[in-house]
Amino acid sequence: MLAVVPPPVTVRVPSKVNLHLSVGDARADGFHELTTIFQALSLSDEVTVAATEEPGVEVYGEGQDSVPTGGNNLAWRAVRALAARVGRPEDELKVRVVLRKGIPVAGGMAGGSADAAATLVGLASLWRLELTRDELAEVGATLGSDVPFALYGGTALGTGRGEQLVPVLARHTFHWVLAFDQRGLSTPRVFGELDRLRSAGDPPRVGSHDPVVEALASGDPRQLALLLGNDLQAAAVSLRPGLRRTLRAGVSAGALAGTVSGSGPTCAFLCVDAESALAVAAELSGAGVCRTVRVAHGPVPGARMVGGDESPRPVPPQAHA
Ligand SMILES: C[C@@](CO)(OP(=O)(O)O)[C@H](O)COP(=O)(O)OP(=O)(O)OC[C@H]1O[C@@H](n2ccc(N)nc2=O)[C@H](O)[C@@H]1O
Ligand SMILES: Nc1ncnc2c1ncn2[C@@H]1O[C@H](COP(=O)(O)OP(=O)(O)O)[C@@H](O)[C@H]1O
Repeated sequence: MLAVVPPPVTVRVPSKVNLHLSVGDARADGFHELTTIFQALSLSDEVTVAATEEPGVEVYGEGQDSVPTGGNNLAWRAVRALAARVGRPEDELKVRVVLRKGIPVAGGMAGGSADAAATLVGLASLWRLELTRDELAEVGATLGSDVPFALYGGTALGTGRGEQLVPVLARHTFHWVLAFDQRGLSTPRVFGELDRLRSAGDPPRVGSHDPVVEALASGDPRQLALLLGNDLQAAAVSLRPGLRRTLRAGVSAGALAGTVSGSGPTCAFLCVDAESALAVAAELSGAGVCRTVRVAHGPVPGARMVGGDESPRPVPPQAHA
């Protein structure tokens, strides 16, 4: 009799930008209370999970050399967390995870969280688990604050440490230009810098998120552009002063407004339409203020399988000896 090995599963998963990010005080567990509005963007990673006799993680693409391939990789942590959730023993984790990265590493666009979310979706299919997206999000929240959002995508209001989500209506598609910096920024370091700036003075804070919700419902990028705001921006700029120049250059190139995404250092520029985004991207890439420029649109759906219409392929028994 032939053993049946399930075919590999490939999942595409979006990046995110924070349209609004209000940071409260540090909690006893070291996390800060957040109110944020996430939007999932078409800039994405692709993650393939496959049954194998040689478990591990492979990384290709954007920033591949700065992504760990061992037990610290968020995708591998997702494998272990899902196995624990469904009671699979650790020594039976015969899974290979291949990451094709388009999302900048340590860029404030939740690339590691995206890979964890994609791995959960891919493995749930590979192992034929009957878990809902809400159940996967519960597992995901133990891995990182941004993982649940990468599972749902769209546009959402996040509270708590960003893991408690409510969908937000966004009419039409918004068009973005993303400026990647030379190097990443560490998220805990940026939160620490904000604490330091706040203890030394009182940096301005973003207001209520209500007007942002209204602008999203109107679908008018000009209205939304006036409201982009991020409490972490001052901290990211304090650690990486060159970002000031990048933000100015995007607006000079014709964007409606720019913001640091999450903890940075990626800068996200909102444009009036797709054509304008291409023109802004072309001008910004010649301005010498960043490493790479990409265009993207949002909102897009969360982690979802691509292809996946193959049926399980039989393999000779010795492959599983
Ligand atoms: C800042 C945000 C905004 O969306 O995005 P990124 O810039 O990382 O993409 C997120 O809150 C990041 O989420 P994520 O990258 O998943 O962070 P986690 O792994 O949960 O936390 C990493 C570290 O960041 C700090 N942290 C994170 C979230 C939070 N609400 N308060 C914090 O103080 C803590 O020091 C924590 O140990
Ligand atoms: N699959 C992964 N992809 C990217 N980074 C990862 C991954 N797994 C672990 N990391 C680590 O997580 C850190 C944060 O990466 P990332 O999620 O891309 O950034 P951010 O938190 O700024 O959105 C990186 O510096 C890297 O060392």
